[in-house]
Amino acid sequence: MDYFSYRNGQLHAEDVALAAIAEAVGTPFYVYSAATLERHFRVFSDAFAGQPITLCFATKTNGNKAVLALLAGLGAGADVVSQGEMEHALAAGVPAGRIVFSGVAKTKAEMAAALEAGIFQINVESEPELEALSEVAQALGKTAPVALRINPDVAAATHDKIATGRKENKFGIDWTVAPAIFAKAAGLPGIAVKGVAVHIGSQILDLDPFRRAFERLRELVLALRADGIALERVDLGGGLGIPYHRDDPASPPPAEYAALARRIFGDLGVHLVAEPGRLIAGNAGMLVSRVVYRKQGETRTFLILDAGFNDLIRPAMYDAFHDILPVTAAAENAVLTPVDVVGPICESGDIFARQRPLPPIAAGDLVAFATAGAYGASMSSTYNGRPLVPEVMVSGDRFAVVRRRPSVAEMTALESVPPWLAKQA
Ligand SMILES: Cc1ncc(COP(=O)(O)O)c(C=O)c1O
Ligand SMILES: N[C@@H](CCCC[NH3+])C(=O)O
Repeated sequence: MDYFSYRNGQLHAEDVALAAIAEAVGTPFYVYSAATLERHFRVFSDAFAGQPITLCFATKTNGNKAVLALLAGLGAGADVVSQGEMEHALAAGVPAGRIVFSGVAKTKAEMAAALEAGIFQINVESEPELEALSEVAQALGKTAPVALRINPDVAAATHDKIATGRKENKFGIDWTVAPAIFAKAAGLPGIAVKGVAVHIGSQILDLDPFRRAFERLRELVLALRADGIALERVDLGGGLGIPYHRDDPASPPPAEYAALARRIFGDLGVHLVAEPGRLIAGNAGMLVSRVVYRKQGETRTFLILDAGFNDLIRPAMYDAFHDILPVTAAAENAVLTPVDVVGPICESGDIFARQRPLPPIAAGDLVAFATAGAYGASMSSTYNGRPLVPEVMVSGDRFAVVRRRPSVAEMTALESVPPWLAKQA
């Protein structure tokens, strides 16, 4: 469920017309619905009611401070993958005690920062990382609360670039060698082995791969307990998918996902951690853009937008589908014509949709990309000298700019030319 709908022929986020936001902040911009974020988070947390659990929103999905603050206010923690994300989450008000640090390449500096901040858990993904963390913790006189991320060798039906649980992927410790690494971890100074973690990939619409991965984790927990290593936490990772296209299957209901986790881990008496991202934020955001030109090519019609793949890279990177909606509703009897929807970037890959049947849309009109709240703004760049676009939060009939558009002067001021480089012409 989301809170984007047409009213009086105008697309709204909650009670605010997108056209009014465009008027105020210019285009392109991202817009988020606070009510949608809240509802999605509550549905997920309600599904686990009664179960000791830390719900860590994956901040790579949408790291906007207002988004993180809203979720933190509902009790969310954060799954972070860099010192930058960690400091940003702390600045947004996420308590350190609800932060999990994931990622394959944590540097010693990042480990030290995580230990100084006193976060809930560091998810270690390899033996060398474990050794490095032990060294850093000892040097600081601290003990690192650790989960080992296991690679369960489970293939999930998703895009190849975002499947992370197969043995050929760089993530996690192979489940076959995990007992030995746990035994080593248990004996390392500065390391407190708290649990086991997994994350098999993203945009997964079927619960079965989760079941297979969780069952592997359960076997591991039991085997380790038999060896005297008592794990008290299981981190389920993220990965629940959402429908982008009307023909996509619905998201697996969080209640069924929670029931699966309870069925597999319920009798172990463990504290669970979950790291949902897309499920919370995906349908809570749209990217709004203006048509700059409608161009008639020899074989195609192009709708050329003021948003490009630097603003929303998912179509170019994963051939992802995003619904494209006219902000002013089309007439009921409007004829749909196939058009190529493209951006301004100087690459042919800057294309959002090929031969998409759309109602009449002219230069100057606004369009909205649906389901852009996850991996939209967070993956954007300034390629082609394009400043990152504003982000706007709507709640009821209010809206606020929660990330302003930097000026080109600010971008230019970040760079400098050393005097010894500049030549006299
Ligand atoms: C370790 C980890 N946790 C959580 C997530 C969030 O995944 P999703 O947005 O699919 O829920 C990701 C991204 O896939 C991840 O790499
Ligand atoms: N960026 C990907 C998801 C990656 C998940 C990262 N662990 C997407 O847009 O679908």
